[in-house]
Amino acid sequence: MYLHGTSKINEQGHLEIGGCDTVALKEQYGTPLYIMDEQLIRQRCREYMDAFRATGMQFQVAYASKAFCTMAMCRLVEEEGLSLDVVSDGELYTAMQAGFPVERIHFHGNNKTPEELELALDAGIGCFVVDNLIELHLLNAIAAEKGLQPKILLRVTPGVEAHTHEFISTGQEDSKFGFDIGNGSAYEAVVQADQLSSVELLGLHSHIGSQIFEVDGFEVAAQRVAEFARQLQRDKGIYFSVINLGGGFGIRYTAEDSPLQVADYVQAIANSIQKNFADSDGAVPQIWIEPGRSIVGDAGTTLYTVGTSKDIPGIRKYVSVDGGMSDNPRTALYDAKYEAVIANRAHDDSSELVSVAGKCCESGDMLIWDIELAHPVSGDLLAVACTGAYNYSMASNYNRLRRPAVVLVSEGNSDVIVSRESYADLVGNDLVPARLQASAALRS
Ligand SMILES: Cc1ncc(COP(=O)(O)O)c(C=O)c1O
Ligand SMILES: N[C@@H](CCCC[NH3+])C(=O)O
Repeated sequence: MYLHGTSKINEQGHLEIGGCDTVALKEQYGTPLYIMDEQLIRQRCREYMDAFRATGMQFQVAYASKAFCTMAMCRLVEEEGLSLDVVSDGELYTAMQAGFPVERIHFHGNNKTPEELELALDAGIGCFVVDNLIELHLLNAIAAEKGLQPKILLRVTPGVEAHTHEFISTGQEDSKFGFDIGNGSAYEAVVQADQLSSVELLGLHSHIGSQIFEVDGFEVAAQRVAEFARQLQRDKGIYFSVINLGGGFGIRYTAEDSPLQVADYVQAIANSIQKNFADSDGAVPQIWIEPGRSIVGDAGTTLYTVGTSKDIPGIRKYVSVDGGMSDNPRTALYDAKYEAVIANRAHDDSSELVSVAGKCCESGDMLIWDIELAHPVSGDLLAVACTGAYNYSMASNYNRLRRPAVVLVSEGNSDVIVSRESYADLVGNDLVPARLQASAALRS
């Protein structure tokens, strides 16, 4: 397995992350366990910030909190000077509870409710990324009632298909997100937004997809957005001060993935904005981006305990662990690929081909199809790498499994940043109507 960040194999042959032996982490916190490498998260944040500073342009890097949203993560991102992108009242609430400066938060989403708009307005949100006309007019009306004028970007779909899984690509015309440039709806939205008195139109937003390895998709998106901006400048005298090119920068899950360095993505984006806006009358707009996966993805490792196995001769050997699609649904959803290693013992190169299954009552509950592992046996620890993004944040209680704890590790210290759910948590919101309580009492 590729060793990300501070991960290493120590003298006892155990996997160590952030100076913490994973065998000790299991003893202290149990499994399944999400382990987050603080140093690597900070490093990624700094790579983005430093790369943008080097361009000399005005910018904001907003961490897309959907990838991994907890109060401690919001604190880390705040300390590193990034902004934050949220898509729901829950993410906004988490950030506010963590004391994240609300003026550095951008609110996304294709169906923000009136209550969410109010919550964000009352809190003094930095910017709304408006997705559709219903939202635009609703926001304008609520803001007018409150005597406010929130800053907005309009989300446009530039008609770019990024080379990624179709369920995670969003910049093409047939998408539930945003105003399409090609069919004129983006033009109409800008004209309408410009006439509304209770919103302040800053610019445009485009997000073409996720887990993208090339820069050409971003370059084409920048070019189309710039052409569109020029058209509005020419026709209506409307000038945009912000262009947000979204997130989507890919990471290395397995050897098949070949992401660019953060600095290369940033440089390409900055160049294409500079190049495409060079001939506009106004100043070159600020660039905003929203990376999620590339900030936390490779900083996360999930630790499982191996339980049973089932060998079907000539077909496949299933090795089951104590988690599964409930803590990581990405394999089932996107056919995602992962690398893993036996973390609790030294081993040589001798291995066998197995498939790692979860414990949910679902045939599709697989974490890794076909991986060479060092003869896993019951009680072994299995570490799956690169689970920092869209794992904890997409976890569920399917089969009433309790969501795992999350620990943040750094320089030999480990801190729980999300407690393991308890049985009490599982039934905490359950209510039994009085008539059922009576019959239960009768039976007992
Ligand atoms: C609008 C928007 N911004 C940012 C992101 C973050 O993407 P990623 O985690 O791939 O960087 C997403 C998710 O794809 C998104 O939909
Ligand atoms: N959840 C997806 C990415 C979606 C990004 C949000 N638009 C994943 O795990 O890859």
